[in-house]
Amino acid sequence: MSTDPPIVAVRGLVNRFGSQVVHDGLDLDVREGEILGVVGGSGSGKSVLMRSIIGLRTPDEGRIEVLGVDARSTARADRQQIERNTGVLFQDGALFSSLTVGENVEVPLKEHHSGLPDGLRRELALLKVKLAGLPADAIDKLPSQLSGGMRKRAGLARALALDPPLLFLDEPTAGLDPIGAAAFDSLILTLRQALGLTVFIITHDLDTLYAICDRIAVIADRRVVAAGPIDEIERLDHPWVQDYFNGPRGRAAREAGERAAVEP
Ligand SMILES: Nc1ncnc2c1ncn2[C@@H]1O[C@H](COP(=O)(O)OP(=O)(O)OP(=O)(O)O)[C@@H](O)[C@H]1O
Repeated sequence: MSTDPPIVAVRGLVNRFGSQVVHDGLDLDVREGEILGVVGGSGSGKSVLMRSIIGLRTPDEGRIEVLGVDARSTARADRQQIERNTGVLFQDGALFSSLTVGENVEVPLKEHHSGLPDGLRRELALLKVKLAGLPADAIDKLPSQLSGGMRKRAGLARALALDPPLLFLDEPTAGLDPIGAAAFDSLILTLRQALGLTVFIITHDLDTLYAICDRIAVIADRRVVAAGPIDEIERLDHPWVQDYFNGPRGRAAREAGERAAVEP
């Protein structure tokens, strides 16, 4: 087992909205180099957890460290350190609709590397567009001119703009057809391999969990009730886990995963 310190460590996280308690003493580690799938019922607090880790929400209690930096710190140097080292793909892509794909990818480059000459910045943007599996001519298109799958890839290109070691993906395959979703999953695997990324994925997609995740963290009852490899998680004696993994969709995804594992 790895003894390296986790790349993200969450301890005793508490998040409340008025009288609603979303997290109550939640602990989670994200290990360097892994693809961690985060699952849980609708409204269980997956997105609030991600927002707390990347500093978009200040939790009510608890400690979060991202690459050794206190995620609750408001010091400019700490914020920059976290922003430069994390890429985020939001559920809806969160692209600026009036900017082309290339201009979208250039936004973080302008913000964090303001001294880059225009030509070089555009070249870097093109590199990220291609890395995300888009054709080169997508760089001059507006988000509205792209398909849903291409918009996800454009969001991914922007998330990769600063070469972050840590990538957060919120429901990356939601809304994609099964072929598009499988292609996106294999892109994530390839990028992890090629760039040595650590990936935190919120997903409802059982195929993604079986195909690419090293470990799964289950959020239920306001905490992470279990985190481990999928074969451990699917045996967990918890009602939500049993419904999710051992219902008809879970069985189908498991069988597909087993078939993929034996096929050359
Ligand atoms: N800004 C907010 N103000 C009030 N309540 C909020 C806010 N953000 C989230 N919540 C509540 O916190 C709970 C957890 O929300 P969250 O978006 O993290 O769920 P989720 O697990 O990501 O759900 P889903 O799978 O449906 O996307 C929900 O009940 C939601 O209504």
